[in-house]
Amino acid sequence: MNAERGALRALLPVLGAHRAMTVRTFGAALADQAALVALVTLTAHTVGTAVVERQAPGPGTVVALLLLVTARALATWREMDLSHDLAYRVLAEMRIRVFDGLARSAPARVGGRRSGDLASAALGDVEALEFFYAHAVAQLVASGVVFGSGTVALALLDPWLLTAVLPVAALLVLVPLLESRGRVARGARTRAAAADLSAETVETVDGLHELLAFGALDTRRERLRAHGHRLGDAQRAEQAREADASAVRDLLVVAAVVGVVLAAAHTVSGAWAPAAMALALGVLAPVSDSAAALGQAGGLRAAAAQVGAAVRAPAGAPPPAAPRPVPDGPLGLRLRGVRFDYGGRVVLDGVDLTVRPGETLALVGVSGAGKSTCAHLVARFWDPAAGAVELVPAAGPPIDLRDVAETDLRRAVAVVGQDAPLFHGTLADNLRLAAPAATDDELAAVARRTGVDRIADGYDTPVGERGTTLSGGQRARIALARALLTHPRVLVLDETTANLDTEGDAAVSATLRDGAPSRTTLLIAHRPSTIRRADRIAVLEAGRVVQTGTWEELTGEGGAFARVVARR
Ligand SMILES: Nc1ncnc2c1ncn2[C@@H]1O[C@H](COP(=O)(O)OP(=O)(O)OP(=O)(O)O)[C@@H](O)[C@H]1O
Repeated sequence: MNAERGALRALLPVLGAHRAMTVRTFGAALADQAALVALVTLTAHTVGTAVVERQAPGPGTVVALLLLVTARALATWREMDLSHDLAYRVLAEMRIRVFDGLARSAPARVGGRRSGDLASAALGDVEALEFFYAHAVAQLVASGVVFGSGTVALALLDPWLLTAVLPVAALLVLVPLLESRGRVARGARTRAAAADLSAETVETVDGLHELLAFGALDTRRERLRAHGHRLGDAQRAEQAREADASAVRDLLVVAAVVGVVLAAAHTVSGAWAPAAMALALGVLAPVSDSAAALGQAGGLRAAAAQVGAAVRAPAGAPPPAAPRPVPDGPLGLRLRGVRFDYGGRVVLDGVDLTVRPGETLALVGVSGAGKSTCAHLVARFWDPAAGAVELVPAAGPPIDLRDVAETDLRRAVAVVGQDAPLFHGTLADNLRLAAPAATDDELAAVARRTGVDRIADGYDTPVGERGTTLSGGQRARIALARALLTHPRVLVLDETTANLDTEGDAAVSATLRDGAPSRTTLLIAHRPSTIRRADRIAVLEAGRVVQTGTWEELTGEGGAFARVVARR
């Protein structure tokens, strides 16, 4: 709840980038509200003059009424147009800021949260704030100005009229502030239910094959139904309280108008009495609307807090203040005393590992030993808690990854997983993901080496979202080709060829080695035939490298390596 306090205010600086438009929106809102107050007041005065003084409105009054009607219509249209334009611009920017925050802190953040929950923050929570930017900010300020000027006009007619108007105005503003705690809680409940439903839906769609295969679809449908009900209940609770609050606001305004009528009956003469009543109604109506907006804004705090947290998410791997250049030529890789945890148990506890330039080193260990964690540290998804990951040039001192600019790092190092996701688009689009400038000839050469040329009829073939139309082995080949197109000097293969058959694995390994003999490769694998092809092998156990050597050396030694190989 504390994080939510001030969450809406914290997002206001986004409006700063749109200062001119914010001012224009405020101007239109002010013109809109002022024209309405003037219109109802003049109308009441005109009717009062006709009834009380039996005098038809003069041409000046008729023209003024027509002008006010036109001004009000134009101002309403302009205000709607500007406020929504402003809101959508702010939201578009906010969505990108949320995305930047997620990208900056990913995958550390993504690892801890469900992707549907993140989608909800990026889309749903930002969308919910549309109300705040489009309807609340400019209207609140405009209604304050209109109320101020209206009460001065009422005081000029008769200061006693204020005794009915001011207390009601104060109550209208106070009530939503007093019950804001409940509103914030109800809003948070709705946002949480929406995020849960979003997460469940994304997971269900992702895992449709497994749910079908294990006959778990019905159970899942019931879960989705329960989540849908929970969201419905939360939304109904918010709406019910909103209806109550609206009724209370209407009652207060009516009470103020009755008070004004009673006071005006004694002190205000002729047509000014109905005019005073209309003026009181005119100045209180925007205050009532603002009170409603204030109340609803309370319910948006949870959304604003989520968006704010995403926008301000700290970088998992902050950019270097003074980047060091990476020299040309072969690069080795070194993990020096690396310690790392994901916020709980220590996963890597002083890992020392060197891969010499041009060498292929297989990193092996039991499942959960921390091999992929090493790969992620080399990709600099995160930084180690202690120690360093370094690129080692042929000449000159090693370079800590923390000192390497993001673009230089991505040019030098490529990390390929086992099942890299593919994106909606053609095969060529997916291959060119990291190397958009790669020529058709380069594409064809890499595709030949990795066997991607046998996957589809042409590079313009759509591969479908997440590559669901392809086999695991085909996806692995595409992921590998995608990385090779960037000509990395350090290549990390994290179980990349595990989905290929033994022959395919051997063929890919051979072409990888022949294609770039100076490339340094860190190979994470379980399959003995893959491990055996490496120049050297390092064994990870209990957070440390406990053995290194060639296949022949290690098979003779026994110990951790023998245990890992025996499990295969
Ligand atoms: N994003 C994460 N958040 C929290 N813990 C994680 C995360 N990723 C991995 N871990 C934990 O860190 C440990 C090491 O995981 P890692 O994936 O590095 O092991 P691995 O040796 O690659 O295993 P495998 O051979 O099964 O792929 C495991 O206990 C795992 O549960």
